[in-house]
Amino acid sequence: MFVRKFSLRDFRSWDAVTVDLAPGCTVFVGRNGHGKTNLLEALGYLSALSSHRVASDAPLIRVGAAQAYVGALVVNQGRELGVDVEINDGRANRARINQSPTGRPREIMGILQTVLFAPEDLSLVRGDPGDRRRFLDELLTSRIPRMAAVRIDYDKVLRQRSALLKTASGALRRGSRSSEGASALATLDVWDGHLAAHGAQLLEARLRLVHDLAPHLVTAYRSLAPESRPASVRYRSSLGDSLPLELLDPARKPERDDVALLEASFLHELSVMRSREIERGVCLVGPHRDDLELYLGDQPAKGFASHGESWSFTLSMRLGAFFLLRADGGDPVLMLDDVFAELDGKRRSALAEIAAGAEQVLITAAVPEDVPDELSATRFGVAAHDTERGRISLITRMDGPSQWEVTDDRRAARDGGPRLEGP
Ligand SMILES: Nc1ncnc2c1ncn2[C@@H]1O[C@H](COP(=O)(O)OP(=O)(O)OP(=O)(O)O)[C@@H](O)[C@H]1O
Repeated sequence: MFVRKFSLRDFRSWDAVTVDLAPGCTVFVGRNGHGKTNLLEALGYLSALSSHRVASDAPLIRVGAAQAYVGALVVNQGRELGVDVEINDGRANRARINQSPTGRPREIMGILQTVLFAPEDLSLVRGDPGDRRRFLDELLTSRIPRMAAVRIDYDKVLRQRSALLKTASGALRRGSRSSEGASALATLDVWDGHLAAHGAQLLEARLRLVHDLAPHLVTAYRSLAPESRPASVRYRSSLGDSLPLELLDPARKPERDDVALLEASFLHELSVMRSREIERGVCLVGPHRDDLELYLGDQPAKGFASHGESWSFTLSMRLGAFFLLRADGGDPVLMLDDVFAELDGKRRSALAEIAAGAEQVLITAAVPEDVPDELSATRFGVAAHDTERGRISLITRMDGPSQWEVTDDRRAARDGGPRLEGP
């Protein structure tokens, strides 16, 4: 898969631009803060409908603009599809495939598959469980787009059940036998059932994912850091003793009736934890409390891994995702944001070798020397300029082949924005 062309309008520091790309390696070079990451973030958004840097859409819209636009022409096994999304502040986003509006934006997920590695990823090793859950769920959705709906349904039920627990807990604390508290308790059973049903589906999908991902991750770590202790991962579930331990073994092949077993375990753990949940007023059981544990040898990577080992581990998680999507028959665009400057010579070469095997790799670097020579690349310069429209990023072709055109689309922007002509 590769992006043949992409267009941005009013996305972060970008006013309006269209860039033609080719398969192989493309490097965006520019000084810190000039807009390189914004380009990769835009493509990542088109792929996952979320940013790797912010939880809400508002910061993605250029200051002073009402909406942002990201579009791309994606070539997958010779077939070209146009996909674009309009990001609106305070209103629903709108997406199109080949210029036809989709019912829901998430219908475009899966058309462009990307794997992005960015400096923020260090939080995968050092950060909270939420960062690792997000990693798993994003990969899950990239692999199986319908999992986005399962996740949304689970979150809805979780919010509803959490509100009930809070009400019941408040009533208990006040010592009142209010009708509100009593009705919250009475409906809890129903919501336990919904939570277990949706949660078991999500949990089964995550366990299957970890089983499939683990070998790729382990291999990627070994090739990046052959002298280090071996990397391994293990899913940690909040279902406690209610869950048969062997289900968490990444080496165990998931089975078809696991969902039913997980749902039964889920319901059992909810009954075990019921009084503690009511006491605390929070939902303590479910995939929203789980974690992906990372190990180097026998030690947890968090707290024990050196800076270099942490970088290698996070990179291996992303590369593992890349290899997994490829093994599934996909061919994601690999995006490496400012990564080479952090790696020693050996790890740079190992990564360059892996990157050279991808159909398309997009790399950002502050200086061209950061990118290994073996990635003979088309290069674009990115620089921000102060204009009457504010500080705007511009792109220029450097030493790449002359057929790849860059267009500054300011005129098109005035006429309604850059548009991909579609196939
Ligand atoms: N919504 C927005 N509107 C306008 N400008 C924005 C917006 N969001 C971010 N920017 C600007 O984008 C710039 C940062 O761009 P980006 O993160 O792509 O930099 P970079 O070239 O990757 O830098 P580094 O090499 O330091 O990672 C900053 O100058 C920031 O002010």
